[in-house]
Amino acid sequence: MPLVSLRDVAKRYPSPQKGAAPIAAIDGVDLDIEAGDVFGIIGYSGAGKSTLVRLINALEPATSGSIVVDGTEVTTLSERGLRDLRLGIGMIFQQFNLFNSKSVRKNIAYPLEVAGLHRAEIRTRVDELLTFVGLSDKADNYPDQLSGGQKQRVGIARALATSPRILLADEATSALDPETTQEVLALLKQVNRDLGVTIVVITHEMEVIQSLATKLAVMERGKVIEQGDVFEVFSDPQHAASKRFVSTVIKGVPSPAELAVLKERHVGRIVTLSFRDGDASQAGVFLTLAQAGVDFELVYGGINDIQGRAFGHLTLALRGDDQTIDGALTAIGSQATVTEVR
Ligand SMILES: Nc1ncnc2c1ncn2[C@@H]1O[C@H](COP(=O)(O)OP(=O)(O)OP(=O)(O)O)[C@@H](O)[C@H]1O
Repeated sequence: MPLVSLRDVAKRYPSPQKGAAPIAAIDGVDLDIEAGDVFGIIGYSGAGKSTLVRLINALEPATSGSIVVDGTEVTTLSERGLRDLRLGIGMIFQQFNLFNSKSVRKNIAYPLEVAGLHRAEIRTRVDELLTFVGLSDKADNYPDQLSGGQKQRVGIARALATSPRILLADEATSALDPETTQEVLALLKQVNRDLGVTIVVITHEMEVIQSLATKLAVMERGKVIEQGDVFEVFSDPQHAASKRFVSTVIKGVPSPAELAVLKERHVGRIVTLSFRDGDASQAGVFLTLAQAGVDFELVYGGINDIQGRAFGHLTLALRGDDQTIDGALTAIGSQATVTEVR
């Protein structure tokens, strides 16, 4: 059974304009997040990502549909049940949301104090968490004395204090520079791998999905328009918006403008071949072309690695008679996806 399961979930807000139709922030979403996943949710601003997170941790009620978290139907929970549910879900935020008047130790201790643990237990647990996030030497510092990356480490320690099964990260690295982002992502990977915590990452940055997530859902206007394994979606995105996101991180796919330039600059038919690991070898493709007597030139390309699996896109200019080229492309078509620029 998935750890988080949404079925036909909708969330509508009243429109600010009197008499206008309500805003469908979430519109018929089905989503399954398995225990142990690092599940990325990507979409442009206003797509509904933050609303989805607020529904999963029941900070707001859904308008309709079913939301099951860790075996419990969230939409019918009492206040007491909601409090218990939220104890099992940690959250980290873009702006860290730390208490500036409390020390690092006190910030991390806060959820444990709320949960009513004894002082000695709290001390032991906080020490453990400080070691885990690598901030033991900063225990008595205040948030203002920390870098952005250190603040987010405190945020992560605080979110993990009550040993939640799920960690929701809402744009958790968006306020950090690229190097610090990588450090925080590495820590989140450790949280997933070493502590077995399921992580839901909300982001508008494809780099975050690429380096952290194992699954992803792409959102647009309140709907999930595509979801699946990160490798599958990155190597063969189906929807226009997914293609745009993927193109921000994936090497080797020429943009329409670049294709126009290639077509002008090179004689012959311009064809992009897309491979995934196991599908085909480049050598096999080149051999097929050579054996058919098609003259070819590599004009654009790149190989990508997603979690140890490779896929690539090669754009070739092909010269020869059309029938011979068509025959060679049909043969290659069984090993790679062939897209021709007309
Ligand atoms: N409390 C609210 N009242 C009215 N409309 C809301 C409310 N919260 C969100 N919305 C609307 O719902 C839609 C989705 O918003 P949401 O914040 O979930 O998107 P998002 O993908 O998280 O965007 P961002 O990355 O900018 O935060 C938007 O049109 C937004 O204006």
